Amino acid sequence: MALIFKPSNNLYHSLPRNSTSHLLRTPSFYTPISCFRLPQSPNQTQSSDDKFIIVGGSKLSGHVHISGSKNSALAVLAGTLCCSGNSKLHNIPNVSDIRTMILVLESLGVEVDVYNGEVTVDTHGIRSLEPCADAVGKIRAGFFVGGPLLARFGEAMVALPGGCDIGARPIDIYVRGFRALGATVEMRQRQLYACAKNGRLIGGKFRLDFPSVGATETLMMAASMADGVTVLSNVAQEPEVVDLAQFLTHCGASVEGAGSPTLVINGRKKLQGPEYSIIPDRIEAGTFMLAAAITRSCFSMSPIIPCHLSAVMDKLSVSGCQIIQKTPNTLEIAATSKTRGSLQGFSIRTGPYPHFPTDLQPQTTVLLTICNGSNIVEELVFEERMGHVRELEKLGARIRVSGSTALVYGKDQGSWFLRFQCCCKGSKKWSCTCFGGMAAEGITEIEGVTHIDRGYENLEMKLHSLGADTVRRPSSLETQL
Ligand SMILES: CC(=O)N[C@H]1[C@@H](OP(=O)(O)OP(=O)(O)OC[C@H]2O[C@@H](n3ccc(=O)[nH]c3=O)[C@H](O)[C@@H]2O)O[C@H](CO)[C@@H](O)[C@@H]1O
Ligand SMILES: C=C(OP(=O)(O)O)C(=O)O
Repeated sequence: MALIFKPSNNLYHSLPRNSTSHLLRTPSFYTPISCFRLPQSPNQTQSSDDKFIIVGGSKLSGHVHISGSKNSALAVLAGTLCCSGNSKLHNIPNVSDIRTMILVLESLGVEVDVYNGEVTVDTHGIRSLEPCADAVGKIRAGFFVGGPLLARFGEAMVALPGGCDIGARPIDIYVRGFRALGATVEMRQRQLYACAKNGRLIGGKFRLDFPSVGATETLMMAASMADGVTVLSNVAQEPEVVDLAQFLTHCGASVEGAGSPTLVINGRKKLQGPEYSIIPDRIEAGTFMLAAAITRSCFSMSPIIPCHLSAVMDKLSVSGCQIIQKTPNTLEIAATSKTRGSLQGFSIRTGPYPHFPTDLQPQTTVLLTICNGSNIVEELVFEERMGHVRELEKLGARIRVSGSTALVYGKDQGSWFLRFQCCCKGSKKWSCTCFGGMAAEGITEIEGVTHIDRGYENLEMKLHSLGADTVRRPSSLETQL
């Protein structure tokens, strides 16, 4: 029987947090263990100069397949470093962040075999504890490998991570966590060097001052191979954290409390590589739900885990979209103007799970420009995640930003997408300008689609299969024109 979602009373509680963070600064000498040459990207057809050309106004219909979770897959790939023997991973999305993570692993001497969404990782040949700094510097998750390397080999030397440019994104919580497990940590030539006394981390108690996803995952992996019991409190409760805990449990680790604010981890000397399947990507699914609403369309999607999307489904229901659960892992979203009239606006405030996900904030901002009313978007996770607003303004949206808060004027307040030849340089990976283009009249060109390729698998092909008039214009073609 199909289930229809009704909005729930999801009140937001303010989060305790110490915002001031710092990096360690202890310069000293260090001879790199190794930094292997990066292999070529497996996907040679995508280039950073490619453009998306979007003809606005199409209605979407049909069904879209949701890929495996990028953020889970990144953490689990780091987790394979804990394991002896092969880890066989299913449902790994083919996105450029994953390809970069594979380069991080390969730079350590790990063998990675990729075939059709399946990735086999063999760590027996690890010959370096220093992942290639170039690769780590491209993604946030590159830094996660520090936890497993330190726990399994007693030492790690990891460059400062990259990732989306949405705030300072320090690593202070990771550093304090490593120290709580008995490691000495210092900065050497802009790399973090961590070393465990006598080669072994020791279980301890540590409270994160903010429930950082990456720090929770990194410390969980480290504690899984420490001597004794570790209690981590105020941890992140995101589904990706739970997925990593399940992966580690499949490896033989003892992790209790995943999905709650406290983790109790009983360290093991040895973990064995398992066969494991990554959860569906809730951010990709949420993005498509918002795309349905933005384009006033109706289509279904699977596989998804509906409870991972409660925060966004609540808001879409308030707005007037109808969300129907067709099967346990299939949802249909209907937002057609015929059945629903105008969509009602709503306000959002991002926060750690189960609050509204920051990774869906820009796409939601687009939706609010075509809803009724003026509505508030508060970004409470990253201090600089309003960069998309400038791009949306180029498309005709009316949005007033003050610090981490945006006042978004809806359609009845003069916000509307009207431009014909809009060129959105440097659009962020979260694709929101793409959806702005779909709601716009006329043609939108989006440059810098490399950011979209980082986190979305074949976004333009998926949109095209739903009926969107969207094409990728390769940079090679651009130069011929
Ligand atoms: C690869 C991956 O999984 N990326 C996700 C992960 O990023 P990531 O793990 O980097 O995000 P965090 O949860 O760590 O960041 C949340 C906040 O904590 C701060 N912070 C974090 C660590 C630290 O040591 N000190 C500190 O102050 C950050 O600057 C930020 O303001 O969670 C974010 C929040 O859901 C998502 O947007 C990212 O898509
Ligand atoms: C912020 C993101 O990724 P990362 O943490 O890898 O920069 C994201 O995927 O939206």
